[in-house]
Order: sequence, then C-alpha cells, then structure tokens
Amino acid sequence: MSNSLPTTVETAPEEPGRGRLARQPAARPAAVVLENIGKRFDKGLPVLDDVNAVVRQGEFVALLGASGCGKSTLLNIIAGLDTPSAGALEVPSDGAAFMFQDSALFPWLSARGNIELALKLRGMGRAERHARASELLDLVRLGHSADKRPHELSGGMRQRVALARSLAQDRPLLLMDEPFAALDAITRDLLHDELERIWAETGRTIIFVTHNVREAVRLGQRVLLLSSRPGRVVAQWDVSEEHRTNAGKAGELTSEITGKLREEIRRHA
Ligand SMILES: Nc1ncnc2c1ncn2[C@@H]1O[C@H](COP(=O)(O)OP(=O)(O)OP(=O)(O)O)[C@@H](O)[C@H]1O
Repeated sequence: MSNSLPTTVETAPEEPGRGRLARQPAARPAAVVLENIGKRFDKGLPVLDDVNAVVRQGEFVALLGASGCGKSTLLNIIAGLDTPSAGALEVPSDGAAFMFQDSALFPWLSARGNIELALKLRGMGRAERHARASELLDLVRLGHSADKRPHELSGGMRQRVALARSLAQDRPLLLMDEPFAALDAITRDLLHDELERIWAETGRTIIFVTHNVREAVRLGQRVLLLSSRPGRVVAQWDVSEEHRTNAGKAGELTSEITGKLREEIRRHA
C-alpha cells in the first residue's frame, strides 16, 4: 500500500485479453490523467480537493470511498458531465460510456431495442445495427432474451443489457458507478465473472466506483481509496495474481483496505 498520496498514481496495467494478471512490462499510454482536481458546488465546502491519478489504457481501476466522499462527482467530471473547479484532466477524445446503479433502460423497448438505439445514435445502419446488437447480446449472454422488455427481465439481466448498451457506444473508457450495488450477492458474483471476461475480451479501460471492498479487490487491478470530504486519493493497492488465486491473501488485502476505509470514515465522522 502507498498512503503518501496525493502524488500521481501510476502502475503498468496488465494485458487485457491475455489473462487478467498477465503483467505488461512496459507501461501503456495514459487513458485518464487527473491533476490536482478540485470541486466545490456553489459556495459550499470542497467535495474534491487535489485529486491526482493516472489510469492507463486497458486498466481496470476500482475507486473506493465512504458515502458522500465525491466518487460520483469525480466520475461525472471524467465523463465531462460536470466541470472541475480546479485542476486539469486528460480524457480520451472520443469520450466515455457510463453505466449506473439503475439500468435506466427505456421500458417500451426490448433488450435488443435498447442496444440498437445506442447504435442508431452512432449513425449505424439498420442491418449493421441488428448484427452488432446480436453480438453484444451474446457477449452479455442474453441472446435468448433479446425480445424481452425490461419489466420481463431480472435485475441482473437488466444490468447486463445496460452493460451491452454501454459497450454499444464503442468508447474506449467505461465508467461504472456502483452498477451491481442493487443486486443480490449471488447475481453480483456472476456479474463479476462476466464483467471480468468482457473486460478481457474488449480491452476497455474501466473505472469502477463501489462502496464494497470485496468487490473492489475482486475486480480491480488497482484499488484507489478516496478520503472522506474533501475527497482525495489517500491510498492505493495493486491487486496481484496471488490475491486472485489465493482466497486467504485476498481476504488479508480486503481486511487491510477495510481498516483504512474505516479509519477514513472515523476521521470525518
Ligand atoms: N449537483 C450538486 N450540487 C450540490 N452538491 C452536490 C451535487 N452533487 C453532489 N453534491 C454533493 O457532493 C458530495 C459528494 O457526492 P457524490 O455523489 O459525488 O458522493 P459519492 O461518494 O458518490 O456518494 P455515494 O457513495 O453515497 O453515492 C455530497 O455531499 C453531495 O451532496
């Protein structure tokens, strides 16, 4: 762990598509650079202060922090949905796809229709849309439910459609704001496996916001911890092959991060 931040956080990512933890000797180019990012709404207290981080192309970063510490605000800034009050950032020129806790599907459209709409907004023609939507439905293992509407799908299935719709936007950066928080533990575990597979297959850069330390360790190659108000990167951990293959080691890391998170929550209670 390093807790001498804020300094710029950099690690070489692993190679997507070649196993989650196949380390890359050479660092990839940065996908997202955050430099001294600050955010204050109106005349209120700062929500974010001096946030520094670099996320490399193809990297999977979990962003962890107490409720209200500014995780969603930071994601909104990276997505270009909000502007920072201080600092500078670099993001991919073709923007980011966003996935939220609520699937936010159009209820009158089928699973296929929701995905095809995202493709249509990209200007894709009808035949190509149909073919691409079929591929994406297969990728999230929903080929058999293509014609169902959201109310006919379970919560986990709706999030799969939302994930396919995010991928339909074909952006290299995927921002996920607690996408599985409302799901039961078993469904969440299944979706963790699916997301890891899809990340490896698509090579997306993913920033995944969560409150859940176990989820952060399960998915992230790197876990960043934001302090409570003002939010700032106060610690980071690399999740190694050993953590992945050895449940005891993963448990130790989860306990260590939980301890640090509790410390942050207490400090601001
Ligand atoms: N548009 C806004 N105007 C004023 N205050 C805001 C706005 N958006 C967020 N905030 C405040 O900024 C703080 C951080 O909110 P944010 O949603 O980013 O936290 P979070 O870490 O994502 O929380 P949670 O984990 O509970 O979702 C909160 O105190 C919130 O009330």
